[in-house]
Amino acid sequence: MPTILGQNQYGKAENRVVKITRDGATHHIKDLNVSVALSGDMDEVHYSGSNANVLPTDTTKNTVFAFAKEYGIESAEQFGIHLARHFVTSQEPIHQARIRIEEYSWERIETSDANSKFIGADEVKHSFVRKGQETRLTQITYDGEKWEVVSGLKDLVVMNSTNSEFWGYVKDKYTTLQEAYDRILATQVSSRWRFNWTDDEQKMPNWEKSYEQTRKHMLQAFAETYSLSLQQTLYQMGARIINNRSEIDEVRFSLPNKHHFLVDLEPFGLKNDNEVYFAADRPYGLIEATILRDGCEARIPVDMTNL
Ligand SMILES: O=c1[nH]c(=O)c2[nH]c(=O)[nH]c2[nH]1
Repeated sequence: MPTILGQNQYGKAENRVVKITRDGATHHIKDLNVSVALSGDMDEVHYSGSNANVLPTDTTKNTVFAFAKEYGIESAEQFGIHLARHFVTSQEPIHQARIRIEEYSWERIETSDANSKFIGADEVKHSFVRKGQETRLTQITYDGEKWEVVSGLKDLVVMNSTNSEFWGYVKDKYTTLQEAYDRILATQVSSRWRFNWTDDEQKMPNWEKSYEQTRKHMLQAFAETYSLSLQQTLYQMGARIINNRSEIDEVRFSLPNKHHFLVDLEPFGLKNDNEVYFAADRPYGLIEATILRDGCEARIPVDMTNL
């Protein structure tokens, strides 16, 4: 045969599952976008069209919804682990499952004082507003023996309105950038972190707490670093996570530098005293790096946008 089949995988992508847990009148929402990718003994379906080893993608979709009911959704990671284990252990031809999940968070809507007296509560227990902030992400990979859990977030937009400088850089004949001693530093954080948990038998991290704490350390490092470059801030954000979260060995960031340029107001006879900026959307500097626990291997792909 002049051709052979290379890497392949299949499954149902972007299953949008919303699970409401009703604790009396108080409701809880988990809102996920779950993508299933399976691989294993799939040569024949490609070569001859025999579907004997193929669990339909439609079944993988149904499994996502059935598991939401049967096991609930404690965390995206826990849910993904359940699914990955199910596909690999219940189907002989399937050797690896990769589950990717995006999670959208919802916040309770606070009620007005007058109404809370009326309903006897501080907040409505079943009304939510979707958080305009980040999307939480996770990817679970299971080959029947070892687990790899990489979680993260995207679209977390942050800004420091001072405590950022950029100067002392290389200047060649094309350099026009003015040195900045007090600039805005803003970025839209995309980050992935790899857990060192690999084995079913060991104790699993508390996924919900781990996410909250990792996000907190990341944001605190952004706020508390007096920045001489976005690269330095990035490193501090990653180092803070590695130093405080023993369950994480590797963190990767992709940080667009959302440039804010001072507007020249001289033509209008006005002085711009670091007050009025043009927020450019493109082009943007793109600063990317991995921060590792000393002695650990880098496994998060350099181009992590699809992860
Ligand atoms: O924080 C920065 N890092 C750079 O590498 C860079 N390059 C640039 O033009 N502005 C900035 N800012």
